[in-house]
Amino acid sequence: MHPTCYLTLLLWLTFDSLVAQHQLFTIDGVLSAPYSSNLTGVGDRVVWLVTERGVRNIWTATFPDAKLRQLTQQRTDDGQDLNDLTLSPDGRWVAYVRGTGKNKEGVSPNPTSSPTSAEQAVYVVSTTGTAEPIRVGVGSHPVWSPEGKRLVYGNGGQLYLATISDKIHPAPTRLFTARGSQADYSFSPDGRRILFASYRGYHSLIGIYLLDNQQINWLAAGVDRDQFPVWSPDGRQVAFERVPGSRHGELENIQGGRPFAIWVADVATGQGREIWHSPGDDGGFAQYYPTAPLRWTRQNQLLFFSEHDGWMHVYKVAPTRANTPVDLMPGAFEVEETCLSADGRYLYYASNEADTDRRHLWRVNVETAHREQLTSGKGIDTDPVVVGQTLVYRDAAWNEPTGIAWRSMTNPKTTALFPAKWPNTFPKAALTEPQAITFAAADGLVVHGQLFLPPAGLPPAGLPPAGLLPTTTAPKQRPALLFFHGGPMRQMLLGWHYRGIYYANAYAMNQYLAQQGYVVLAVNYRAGIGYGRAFRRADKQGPRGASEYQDVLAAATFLQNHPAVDPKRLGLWGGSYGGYLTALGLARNSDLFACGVDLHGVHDWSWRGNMFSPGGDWGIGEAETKEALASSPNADLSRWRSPCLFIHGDDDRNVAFAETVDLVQKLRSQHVPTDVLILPDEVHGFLLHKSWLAVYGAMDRFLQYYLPVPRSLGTTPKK
Ligand SMILES: CSCC[C@H](NC=O)C(=O)N[C@@H](CO)C(=O)O
Repeated sequence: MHPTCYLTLLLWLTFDSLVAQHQLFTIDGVLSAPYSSNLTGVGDRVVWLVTERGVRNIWTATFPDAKLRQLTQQRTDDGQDLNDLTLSPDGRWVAYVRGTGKNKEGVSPNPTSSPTSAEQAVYVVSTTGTAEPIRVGVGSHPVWSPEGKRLVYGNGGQLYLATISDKIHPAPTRLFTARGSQADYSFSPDGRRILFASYRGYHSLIGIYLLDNQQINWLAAGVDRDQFPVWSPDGRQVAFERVPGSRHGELENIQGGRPFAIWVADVATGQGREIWHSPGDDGGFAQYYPTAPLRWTRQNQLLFFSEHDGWMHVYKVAPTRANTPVDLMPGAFEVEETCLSADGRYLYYASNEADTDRRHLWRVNVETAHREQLTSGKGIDTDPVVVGQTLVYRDAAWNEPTGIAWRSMTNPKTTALFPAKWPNTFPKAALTEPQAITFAAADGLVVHGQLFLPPAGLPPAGLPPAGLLPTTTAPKQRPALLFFHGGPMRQMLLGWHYRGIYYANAYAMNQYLAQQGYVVLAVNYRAGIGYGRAFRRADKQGPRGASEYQDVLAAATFLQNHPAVDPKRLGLWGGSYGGYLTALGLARNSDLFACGVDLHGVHDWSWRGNMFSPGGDWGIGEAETKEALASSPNADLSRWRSPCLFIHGDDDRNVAFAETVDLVQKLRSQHVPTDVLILPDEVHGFLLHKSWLAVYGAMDRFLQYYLPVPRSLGTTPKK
């Protein structure tokens, strides 16, 4: 062999060993970093939840000293979620919920299949960090009294009251028994009354329970759904949101809209008056998506979320009389989580203004509507909390999962608070920065995506690095994967996702797949958020015509035209709504898509509309059944040829496990190659870290088998 060839071969083998080092980039490693969520604050203190390899613990910090402390000492991946963190007004206690609510059969998730079952219960833990958590009682959504010594929480639709000290004595008591299911509750400023919404089927009422004489007074009772009540600062009035009550046969459509109004009622008389109503059916999402859809500020202004100008914004309106709301942040962008300063003068918020596929923090002066940007750059900054003169927030980047950062309001310098360092197992240096891309669907709609390219230098699959051997053209040789988020009211971003472990892990897996040599495209298809109301409420979406499928096809064309991609080796993957689009692609276009991985997807909208729940959460009625089936993967099974890995927890409360059982049986009967990974007693968003490792491990092996990117020349892992 010519000496040059020997040299080339030597260089290639050296390079291949370097590539092999990338195998140190493991699924376990990319999922090993701590993930911070549930950030909240009071006074000079914040608390948040840290989930690290499934181990969930509560941390706290005080400012301005930024002193950190771990408050709980959980040490195992026990599959029991922690949620609803809330600090007592004096900062001495954190109340939180361990476990997840019961399903229709009255059972809480038990992903470890523990023979002693599982519960959802309220706990408190001292912020001194010196004591064990104290179990308060079965329930959720704890709310503190103004003096910080009492907690109200919900259990089975009724409200309970606990007195909190170093021990729970006397035992919690049911506050009262009322018809319906009580929710949206809060103490009055004087701590002597409980405001709540009573949900009663077609309608809901706003009530006030007087602790002194155990009496319930109802406010402005009508035939509508009154919800999200808030106290005026003096406790003499209540504001709430009113949407029309149900009509016979009316079905919930979480992607639809409904008109809504802002009302104010007088506590003493119970009389109410409308302050404003939306010009159209702009309500629904603006109430259930934000954490605080309605607020009454100390400056005596009502703040509420609405999409009526085409984007999710916060508006202010005076509570005194009918008047026109003022948009606090006019412009073509969306507002997400918010925090109001203690004096009510500033609203802090996360937005994608001027950076569509990221999130940064802003604040707006409620009086003047003057706004200023507080964070910028390549971060994914969300969930602002203001403690004194310090802004604390959740912060991620393209190569860092969500942690906690802070800045002083008098100094723009940002400081990372948690974690102090990333685990050595976390392959930060080997991550690839996703690129923002857009493409047009067949109907002209512009769709955003994030493109993950294998790290520079990683040789194209199975071939020596370009440049070492004379090649006339860079042959298209990489397999590519399209990822679809769930929801669908979601948006994947140019960095680690902030919306729970579910999406943080999805982003991590796309990093892993790129590292393995796949070109990966995360597709922000229509019906998602971030791009305005019209995009989110795109016509004929899902069960009404699957208009999103145009975006699937356009994304495939984008990849097929990419110089690094082998157009005949495209794969699909996604969860839930993303699983639906994965299955739809394989059913309709096995000619385009070589294989797919469907995590707990919906496969028959007509079945979901009839059997999962009335309308299937998408308002699928009798008249929509035919269209719903036609919009489903199950309508095109005769065309399905490509292999698919199906993954589902059999205690899924969001997408019935039956969807996967049915589809796999049907595909098997027509000899389509199917693999399944079933997680007994797991739910929709897998609660155990070990479940995620199993899911992604199975996915990795499946993709390597059907869309091989040889880890080294000539080897293809066995399935
Ligand atoms: C396709 S209908 C149900 C989809 C499901 N929505 C609610 O549970 C879903 O996509 N869930 C998660 C993702 O798992 C979400 O992001 O809401």
